[in-house]
Amino acid sequence: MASATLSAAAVDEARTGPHEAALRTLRQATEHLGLSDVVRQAYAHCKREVAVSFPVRMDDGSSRIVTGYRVHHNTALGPAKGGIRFSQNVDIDEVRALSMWMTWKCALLGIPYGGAKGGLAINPRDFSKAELERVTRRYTRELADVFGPDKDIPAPDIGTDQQVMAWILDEYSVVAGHLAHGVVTGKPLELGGSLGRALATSRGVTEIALAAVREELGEPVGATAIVQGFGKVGEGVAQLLHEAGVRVVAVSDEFAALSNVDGLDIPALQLHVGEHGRLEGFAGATARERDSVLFDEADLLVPAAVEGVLHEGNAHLVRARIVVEGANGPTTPEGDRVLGERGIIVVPDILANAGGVVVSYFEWAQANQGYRWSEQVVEERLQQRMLSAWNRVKAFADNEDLDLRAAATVLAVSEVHRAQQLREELVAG
Ligand SMILES: NC(=O)C1=CN([C@@H]2O[C@H](COP(=O)(O)OP(=O)(O)OC[C@H]3O[C@@H](n4cnc5c(N)ncnc54)[C@H](OP(=O)(O)O)[C@@H]3O)[C@@H](O)[C@H]2O)C=CC1
Ligand SMILES: O=C(O)CCC(=O)C(=O)O
Repeated sequence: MASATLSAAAVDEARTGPHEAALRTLRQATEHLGLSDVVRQAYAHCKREVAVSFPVRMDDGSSRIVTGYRVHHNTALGPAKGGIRFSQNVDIDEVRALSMWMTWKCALLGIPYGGAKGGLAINPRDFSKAELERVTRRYTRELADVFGPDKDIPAPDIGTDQQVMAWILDEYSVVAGHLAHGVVTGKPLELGGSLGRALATSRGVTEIALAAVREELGEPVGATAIVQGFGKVGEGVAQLLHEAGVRVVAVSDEFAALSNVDGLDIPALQLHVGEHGRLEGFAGATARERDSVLFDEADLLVPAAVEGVLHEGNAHLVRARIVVEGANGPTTPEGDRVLGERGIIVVPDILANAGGVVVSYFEWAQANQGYRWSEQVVEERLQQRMLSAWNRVKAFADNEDLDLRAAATVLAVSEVHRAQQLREELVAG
């Protein structure tokens, strides 16, 4: 059996930062479009980067210094949009990459937003609810000039949720002097959130995964899937694939992995996670070493956790036929190359996981209209946007002989560049 041990070179490669990965894809896209080096450089840089550092009072009376960021990559198409992540791994390199991917994602889906991302370098598990509230409110105050319904609209990401969005909404509204519903998305329904937002990213990933299976392998009922990550995105993907008749044969979270070749009982697993907060201890499955399930045989592999999990050191072990990126940046450029050479199709993040920002846009539009859409309307409009983006990217990839990531990025960069040129011409030389 192949070994998952990494060579020294592969370990180095696996550490290729997400920003470097984003820059390489950008270079490929600008070269394909014949854009000048000045233009490439314009999109390689972020428009605005804010770093903040502040003390937070802990429940025991001590203080901790917390560091965070908010980055706007490009705002040619509209206000900066993107999630806020609370994770120990947050650094400026990661946030830059994530903000650039937001620019391309919004452009690809035809949403009038630019790209942003933010985060705090904390492990939210180390903080009580009251401490998290103080951290979030202080971060919001530090960025009160940066955020705004027409300027920069945060949303949930790793380690954040609707409650964090509610605190941002409240703190921002206090500073602004009025209730600003449009300043965040992914907020609770009671505060103007949208029906369908909680499952939107997972629903979009599932639509794209089913479309990819239909295109490449045939009818999805009875197909098999592995889902990495069982958080806001991964759990919903497992649920919706299961509901669509796909056998989810393995799942993992930060601490454990579970598999069952006959298909996991996802509703029972959801009840278990609801009760215990983690996958560990679920009875109806085999407990596995966490990352080993990535290399099980399946039709679909959906990495829906963190960056860089598929890389040069392990991509040769993947036995899935289609990888659908629920997470942002789960595949490094070298991992991508290895998967491509092996004929494994990779559906890129900026297409596959765009359902979240699509429904965030619907939420923002509803807040601005002061009128709530039904869940059915939200879901139909989401499905229509996702499938039309999938068809567009697939046709372009086939016509231009590009892989799906290159095709999606070329389409997105050309969209942004057209707007950028109309607003402010970028001249080479
Ligand atoms: N939320 C959204 O709307 C969107 C999210 N995304 C992207 O999707 C990804 C997941 O985000 P989201 O679901 O919101 O985040 P959550 O914090 O809700 O969930 C993250 C999940 O990943 C698990 N995890 C962390 N590290 C690993 C690991 N090494 N192996 C396996 N599982 C791991 C966590 O496990 P544990 O709970 O045990 O720590 C948790 O189950 C991120 O890349 C995010 O940027 C993209 C578009 C929109
Ligand atoms: O819903 C949003 O606005 C942003 C979601 C996000 O951060 C992402 O798509 O990576």
